[in-house]
Amino acid sequence: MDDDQRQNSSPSLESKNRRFTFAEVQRMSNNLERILGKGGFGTVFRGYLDDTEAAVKMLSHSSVQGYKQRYI
Ligand SMILES: Nc1ncnc2c1ncn2[C@@H]1O[C@H](COP(=O)(O)OP(=O)(O)OP(=O)(O)O)[C@@H](O)[C@H]1O
Repeated sequence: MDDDQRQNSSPSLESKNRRFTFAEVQRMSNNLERILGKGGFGTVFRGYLDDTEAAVKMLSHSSVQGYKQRYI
C-alpha cells in the first residue's frame, strides 16, 4: 500500500508527532510532574497542549542512538 492509498483508506489517522524543546516540555508537563508510563523509547508524562490533555513522550538518549544506528 502506498502513502496515497493509506491516506484514503484511513483519513482520520493523521500523524500527531511533534517535537518540542526541553523548556517547552517542562512547561507543558508542569515540570515533568506526573509520569504516565515508560516504554521502550523513553518516559511518557502527562502534559497539556494548549488546553488539551496530552501524553508527552521524551525519547531517551539511548533510544535516539539506537534509532540513528538503525536508520542512518
Ligand atoms: N496517550 C496515553 N495516555 C496514557 N498513558 C499513556 C499514553 N501513551 C503512553 N502512555 C503510558 O506510557 C507507557 C509507554 O508508552 P509508549 O507508547 O512509550 O510505549 P509502549 O507502546 O508501551 O512500548 P514501546 O515503546 O516498547 O513500543 C504506556 O505503557 C502507558 O502506560
